Amino acid sequence: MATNTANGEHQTTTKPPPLPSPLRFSKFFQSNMRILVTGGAGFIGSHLVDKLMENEKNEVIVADNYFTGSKDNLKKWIGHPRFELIRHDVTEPLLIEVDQIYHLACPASPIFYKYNPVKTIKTNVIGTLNMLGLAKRVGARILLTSTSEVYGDPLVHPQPESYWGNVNPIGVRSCYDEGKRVAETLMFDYHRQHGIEIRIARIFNTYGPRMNIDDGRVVSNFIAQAIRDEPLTVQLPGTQTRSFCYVSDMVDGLIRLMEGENTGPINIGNPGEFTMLELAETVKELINPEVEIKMVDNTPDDPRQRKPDITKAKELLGWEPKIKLRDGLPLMEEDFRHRLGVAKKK
Ligand SMILES: NC(=O)c1ccc[n+]([C@@H]2O[C@H](COP(=O)([O-])OP(=O)(O)OC[C@H]3O[C@@H](n4cnc5c(N)ncnc54)[C@H](O)[C@@H]3O)[C@@H](O)[C@H]2O)c1
Ligand SMILES: O=c1ccn([C@@H]2O[C@H](COP(=O)(O)OP(=O)(O)O[C@H]3OC[C@@H](O)[C@H](O)[C@H]3O)[C@@H](O)[C@H]2O)c(=O)[nH]1
Repeated sequence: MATNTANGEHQTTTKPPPLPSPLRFSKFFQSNMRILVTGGAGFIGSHLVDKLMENEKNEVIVADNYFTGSKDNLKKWIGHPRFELIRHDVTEPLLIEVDQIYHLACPASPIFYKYNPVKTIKTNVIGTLNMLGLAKRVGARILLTSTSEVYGDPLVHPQPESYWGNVNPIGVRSCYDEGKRVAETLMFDYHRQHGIEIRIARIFNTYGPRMNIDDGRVVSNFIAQAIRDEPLTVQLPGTQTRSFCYVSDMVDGLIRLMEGENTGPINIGNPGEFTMLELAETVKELINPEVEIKMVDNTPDDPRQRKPDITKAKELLGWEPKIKLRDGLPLMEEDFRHRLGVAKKK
């Protein structure tokens, strides 16, 4: 039975998890682990699929509506006997037999989640309800990719999982911030009420190859701008901080959480904290020393600081990030140059 230490108290449920299909108990049935990845055509999801497919005991099913993801991210698996790709919007129920659910379906870039806020909160609330209903029906373990945004504009720094956050309930980011908070609430309510095996990851800013080049997030923006010889657009005040985790470290953390015995929530991120000006200077130094840095306006409710306390990830998952920002950025530059067809200047 999974245990959790949410907010410092033990909230282990007394309810047993629902039984999976009787076929799973057949001593002759050599089954694969059937894993659903919602949002698997996206940035983190497609890297997660790559890692899961390395294990020949895994069958992976991706459900994605391609709002921000792309089949291109999964092209090497399409047609593989252990892989299936379904065009599906998680705001509609999904009836399939699976053993694990990695629930990543949600636009992550603020530009995209603010584009249709009602759809974003539907995806987070109704989408998570549908996935929890599926988990209950088939007896699957379910992992939610929550976010550091549940801490809002944090007044506690760095952020431990016991911090309840400082979130605007009616702002332009609330569709995402509050949507993810409700998703976490639903996860714990299904855990306590129905014994569902849940895992909650609070993901901090993640970067790497396959990010949408023009999705508006800071690392993808700065790298694309540096490659295109465009000014790096630092949004005011420029002293706000973020902590950046390379995607392969993130995927390793998610799998350890799913395979472990702790419900979370557990922060998964790199505690290396930088201001946006420091990030711009690093991109300039590593990718294009000639590029300008330009200060531009910011958007409402932008958090002023963010840094994960990863004590729980270290102690409960035996996980910590390995790739430093200065080592990860060139890997992302290589991917962007390839996709943009812009070679590095000699
Ligand atoms: N990348 C980060 O820095 C970061 C940080 C914190 C949390 N997260 C979370 O991790 C998950 C993946 O993020 P990402 O960076 O890969 O983003 P992404 O936008 O690349 O991937 C999200 C995927 O979900 C799909 N999707 C969106 N709405 C859907 C819906 N209603 N039905 C089905 N599919 C839908 C998109 O098409 C896309 O493939 C998200 O839940 C996000 O909130 C990401
Ligand atoms: O071009 C840019 C873009 C962004 N920024 C700044 O960079 C910082 C990070 O902004 P991003 O849009 O990359 O990402 P955010 O930190 O707002 O959200 C990110 O982390 C939390 C996750 O849940 C979200 O999915 C992810 O997008 C902000 O302070 C923003 O103002 C710039 O300075 N220039």
